Amino acid sequence: MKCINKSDIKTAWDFGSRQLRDLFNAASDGMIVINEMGVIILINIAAERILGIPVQDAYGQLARDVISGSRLDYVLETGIAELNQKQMIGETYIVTNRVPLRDEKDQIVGVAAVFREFTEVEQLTEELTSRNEMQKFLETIIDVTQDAISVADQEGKIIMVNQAYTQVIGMPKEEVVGKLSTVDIREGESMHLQVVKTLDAVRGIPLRVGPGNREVLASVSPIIIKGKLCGSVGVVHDVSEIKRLSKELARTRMLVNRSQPRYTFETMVAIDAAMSIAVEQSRHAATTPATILLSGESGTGKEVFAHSIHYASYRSNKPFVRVNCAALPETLFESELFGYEAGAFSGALRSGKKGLFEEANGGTIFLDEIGEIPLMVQAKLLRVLQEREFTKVGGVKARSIDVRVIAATNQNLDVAVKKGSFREDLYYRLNVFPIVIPPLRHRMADLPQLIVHILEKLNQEYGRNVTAVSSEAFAVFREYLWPGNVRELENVLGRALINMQFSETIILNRHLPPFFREIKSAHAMDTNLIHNSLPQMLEAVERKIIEDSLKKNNGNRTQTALQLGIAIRSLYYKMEKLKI
Ligand SMILES: Nc1ncnc2c1ncn2[C@@H]1O[C@H](COP(=O)(O)OP(=O)(O)OP(=O)(O)O)[C@@H](O)[C@H]1O
Repeated sequence: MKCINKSDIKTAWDFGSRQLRDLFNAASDGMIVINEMGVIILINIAAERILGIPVQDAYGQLARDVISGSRLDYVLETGIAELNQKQMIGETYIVTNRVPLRDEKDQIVGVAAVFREFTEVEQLTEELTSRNEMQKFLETIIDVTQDAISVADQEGKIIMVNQAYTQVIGMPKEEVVGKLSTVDIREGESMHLQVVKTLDAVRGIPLRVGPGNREVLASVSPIIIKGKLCGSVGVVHDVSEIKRLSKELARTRMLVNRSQPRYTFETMVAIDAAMSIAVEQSRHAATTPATILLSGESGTGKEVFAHSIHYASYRSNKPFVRVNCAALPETLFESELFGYEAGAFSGALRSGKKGLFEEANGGTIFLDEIGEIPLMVQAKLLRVLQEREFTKVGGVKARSIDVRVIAATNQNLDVAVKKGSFREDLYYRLNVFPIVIPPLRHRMADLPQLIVHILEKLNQEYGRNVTAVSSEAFAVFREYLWPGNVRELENVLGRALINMQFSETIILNRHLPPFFREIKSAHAMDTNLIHNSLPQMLEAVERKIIEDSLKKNNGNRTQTALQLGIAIRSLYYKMEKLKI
């Protein structure tokens, strides 16, 4: 340290009054002034406190010797003020202004620094601002990802969801953020709540969410920072989308690997006498080349029959092509079924396109929901059935084809013929070998075996080990009229699985979906109804269930649809149909 004789140095106090000194010392900001040689000539008490340098020791010392990292000399040299600078002095973080002092001739005669500690509050404010920026940054990233993400705090309250998430659940952000994570769950348990309790991540848990009762698989992990639980982050996958894709994949596989049967008579459940008749007829029909018309309510297993017939026929090594006539847009019907020639219409492929009949050549084509086929296409189909030939769209050349047609319908085609929406000649051509598949309520002897069969399938799908239905729950199954047949049975069992803990293996009453549990009381209705036709009885039951639920929910339709486990659109449709 360079020693300067203190008596040679004039401190600022030598130029000012005692009052001026008191004033400086009363200031809460630290103040230091150096002269043109870099020697400290003023240092107040606040500076002593902030920098931890005793005032008396500092006077007469070179600033750079006393204050490590001081930039006062630099300002002295450059004459450029430094304002609002953050700086570490020893262990202290300060914000400082350094300004050169000039005399009347504009010569630099010293530098003054005024500084204060950069307090925790200020640091926090600064951190918070950058944290907010970081949060915005992360939110933007999360928002553009396709995965549906939700983040909850350590109490299981939702603090962030992205756009994909709101789309899957069908609820706006505002209805979810800030609420407990059970807010969007319709069936199943909140995995956020479970994970913040157990701290164990979970994967692929089936749940139903949002007003549309969407089926999703949820995976949630705890967020642990420095050993402390901060919350949890979850991703949900829309199962309906996964199901659609796997169906699509299965269809593609079927087309590629045509000898792989999905359903056969051997795996089909058919214990009930009503069902055995249909199976016997089908086994027989399989051995003939005849066109087959399967009729039965929706979900009775028409596709199961069509597959089984195909795989029991001599065509089993050839393609099986399913066409859902209700799903094909009217404008594309003809070209999808029969294909088109090159340049048949604008937007057509240059090479032309094979139709589904050609795809099925040598095998079987399954025309599901045949009642939906447009009249214009019906004439062309009739020609295939009669002449075994067809013409592509935009073509003139007749092509011969060898395809067995299995058609299916859940409508009464007699009525459609009378109404004029279905050609009579086509109806007779299709109706060569009619097979009626009984609805589930008429083959209750199949129920136990069907439950076992479906549970095996669901256990595999969901990685569960549910083995049976309790006798109490089974009684509800038996009483129910099953308007949706085997597909509905699958749906009810699937939803029961969602409501079960992993350790539970038996389906109890409380696991059943709410609409289903209440069915018992709905059935205890007017016994006079039994004298009506089946559709009338079904309508009456449906009306009663909807009316009761509406009453219970004070006419709130969204709530009613939720309780009944149907989409709101479907509720409106039913109310209109049933004139409620
Ligand atoms: N006898 C059965 N044995 C085992 N599973 C069956 C049986 N019948 C139907 N199923 C199951 O029920 C569901 C519905 O069957 P399917 O799709 O064949 O019905 P569908 O009558 O063709 O329905 P839709 O008229 O709505 O097209 C399928 O998942 C199928 O696996």
